[in-house]
Amino acid sequence: MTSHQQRVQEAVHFFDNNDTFLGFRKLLDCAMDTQNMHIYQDAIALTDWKEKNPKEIETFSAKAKELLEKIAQIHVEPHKANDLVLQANDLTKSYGSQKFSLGPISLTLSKGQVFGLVGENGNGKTTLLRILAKEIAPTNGTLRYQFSTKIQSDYDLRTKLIYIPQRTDKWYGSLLDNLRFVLANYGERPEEIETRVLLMVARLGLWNYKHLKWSELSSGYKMRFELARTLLRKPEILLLDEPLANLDVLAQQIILEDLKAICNSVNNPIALILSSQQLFEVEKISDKVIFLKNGQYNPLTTAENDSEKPLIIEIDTSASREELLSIFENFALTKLTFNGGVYTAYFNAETLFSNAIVALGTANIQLTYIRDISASTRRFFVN
Ligand SMILES: Nc1ncnc2c1ncn2[C@@H]1O[C@H](COP(=O)(O)OP(=O)(O)OP(=O)(O)O)[C@@H](O)[C@H]1O
Repeated sequence: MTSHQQRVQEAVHFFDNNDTFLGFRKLLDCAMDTQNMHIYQDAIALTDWKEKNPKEIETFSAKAKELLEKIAQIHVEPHKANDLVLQANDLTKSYGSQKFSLGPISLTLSKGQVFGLVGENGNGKTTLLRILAKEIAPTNGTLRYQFSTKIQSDYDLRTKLIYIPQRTDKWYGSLLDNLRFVLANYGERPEEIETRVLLMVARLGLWNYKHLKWSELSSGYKMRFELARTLLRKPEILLLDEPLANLDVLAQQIILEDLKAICNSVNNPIALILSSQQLFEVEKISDKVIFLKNGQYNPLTTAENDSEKPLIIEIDTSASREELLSIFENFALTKLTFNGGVYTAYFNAETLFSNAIVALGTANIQLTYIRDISASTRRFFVN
């Protein structure tokens, strides 16, 4: 089975389990990968039908699965794996007389990879993104890009390497007209412009907003519009500064999942770095988390497996410190801290999370939340 067929299978599976919302977004990803205008038109027609018949879930599911069968028949040539696009060596940056200094930072980024850039306010996230985007020059260090086609002008570079800042400019006219304009300017075949734009609108959840103007969109939808506008130009590196700002938790999760899926396209993968203060959400979808503190870099792979690492658990409970100490009496508990909201318990590396859960469950205390943060970037924030 090819990787394209596997992605199609996943989408079918979501429909089989009645997760139609997610399944449909996966269907649109697979449709997009085909680059086949008949499939695009079918997916657009299905989006329109779904919006007009929101209650007919069974019929919608059947129609979606029928289209997925068609999509699976189309050959999608996979992009070559580990395609390195960016290599940064010993980047540093200082601003005149300011105390702040960034780096040295070295990193390599390949297509399809997602890096999360986390840190509290003023720790250098925007500075790093702007250096990587070639918006500002580093004080020291080197940057190398390797795009699929030769870069002959600044315009070429701005198509392949796209930076979306926290605050974006106002635009005029409708969302749809603005997207049509992007592709018209970009030299896309006129007969394909409408189809490509409408599929992107569908994929980014903008279908019911396509006739709205800038002032009529919420900030979350303005960000989605910026993404649509950017993705139509098929970037190879995408740098997003705080795309989650102003979004509620559910909307954050959805946009992150969407970004991950879009960047993992079978034939057109994108390298993505996004900055955020939402650690849990970002590390869930990141291949690597870059943690910046006072401009200093701490690389962490989320799959990191260090047997020496202590077990660290966050616990939200109405139980007292004494009760918790007594529950963990026979555990190798090295530290128990309270930040006024949640407790953080530190155990030696041999302690199993499952044993801690059993002890808390057996004690029958009120618990609203428990999380193993041993491998999470969050552990750097709780100290
Ligand atoms: N153009 C500039 N001139 C002088 N100092 C700057 C400039 N841009 C940023 N700084 C300083 O560099 C430091 C890092 O800022 P930066 O915006 O990169 O951090 P950040 O992690 O993105 O923060 P935030 O989340 O608040 O945007 C801050 O102390 C900031 O005041």
